Amino acid sequence: MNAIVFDQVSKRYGDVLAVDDLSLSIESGTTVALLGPNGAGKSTSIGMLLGLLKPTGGEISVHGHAPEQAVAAGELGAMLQDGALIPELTVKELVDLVRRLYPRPLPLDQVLELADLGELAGRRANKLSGGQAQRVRFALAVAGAPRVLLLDEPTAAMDVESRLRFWRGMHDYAAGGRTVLFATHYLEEADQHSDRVIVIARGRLAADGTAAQIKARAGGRTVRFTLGEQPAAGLDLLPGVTAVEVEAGAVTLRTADTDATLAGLYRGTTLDVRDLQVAGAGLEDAFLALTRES
Ligand SMILES: Nc1ncnc2c1ncn2[C@@H]1O[C@H](COP(=O)(O)OP(=O)(O)OP(=O)(O)O)[C@@H](O)[C@H]1O
Repeated sequence: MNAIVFDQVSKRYGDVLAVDDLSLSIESGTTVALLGPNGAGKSTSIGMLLGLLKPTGGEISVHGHAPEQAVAAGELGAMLQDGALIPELTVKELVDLVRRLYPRPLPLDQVLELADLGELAGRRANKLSGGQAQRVRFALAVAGAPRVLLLDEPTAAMDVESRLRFWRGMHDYAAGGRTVLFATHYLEEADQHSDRVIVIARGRLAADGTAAQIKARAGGRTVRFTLGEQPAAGLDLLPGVTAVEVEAGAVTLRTADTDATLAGLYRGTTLDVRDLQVAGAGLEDAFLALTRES
C-alpha cells in the first residue's frame, strides 16, 4: 500500500517553477531520502505534503487522503527546519503538551527516549542549544505516533554524536512499519539511512532507486588514461562501459564494472595505454552527475 503519492504535482511561485510535474509513490513502511541541491524543491514538496502549501497542479495523497485530512487525523508528523518552541516550558512539559493533542500518542517516556532527551527533560526550551532544540522538534514530530514522518534536513544543526543518536531514534521509530521521508543534502545520510533515494533537481525527478542503483546509474567508477594520437574508436564497446569522453588524447570511461573494463582494455585491444587511473564514483559523484544531467 502506498503511504505517499504525488501525481503530476507542480508548484509555481510567480516566475519560479519550484516543483515541475512530479510523480512518485512511496510504499508504506519504507524510509526514503529526498536528495537534491539547494532550491531543488524539497521543502516545497514537504510543505505541500503537510497541506501548508497548495499545489499549482496535480494531486497529493497520504494513505489515500488529502494532506489536510491526513494532518487532521494525526497521520502525519513533521520536523521542519525551524519550528519555534514555547520558551517557558521544560522539554518534558512541551512534549507532553503536544502528545496530548493526538488521539493515540506514544507514551511520554518513549518519546523522550526516542529523541534522546532523558537528561534534558527538565531543561527550559529557551536554554537549549541548536542541536538539542532539533532533538525536541524530532520528539514533537513523533509524539502523536504518526504513520508517516516527514523530516526536513533533520540533522542540519547537529554535531556528529547527536547525528548518530538521532538516526538511531529515527530507525527505532521507523521499525514499527512506519513511513519516513527525510530531505537532506548529505549523501552519506541518504546512503546509510534510507531504503530508497529520490533525487530531485529543479523540481523534477532526477533519479529514484537504492543508493547502490543510483551510484551504478551514474557510471559507478571512472577509468582515465592517455592515448595520445591513437584512435579511441570502439572504447564504448568495452565490457561495463557506460560512457566515453575523449579530450585531447585523454580518455575518461565511466564503467559499472572496472575489472571487466580493464581486462577488455588490456586483453582485447592493442592500445598503448598510459597514465592509467581508476577512481571510485561515490554517491557524491553520482549525485552531481544526475543533477547536472537533468
Ligand atoms: N515563498 C516562496 N516564494 C518564492 N519562491 C520560493 C518560495 N519558496 C521557495 N521558493 C523557490 O522555489 C525553489 C524551491 O525551493 P525549496 O525551498 O523547495 O528548495 P529546497 O530543495 O528545499 O532547497 P534547500 O536545500 O536550499 O532548502 C527555489 O528556487 C526557491 O527560491
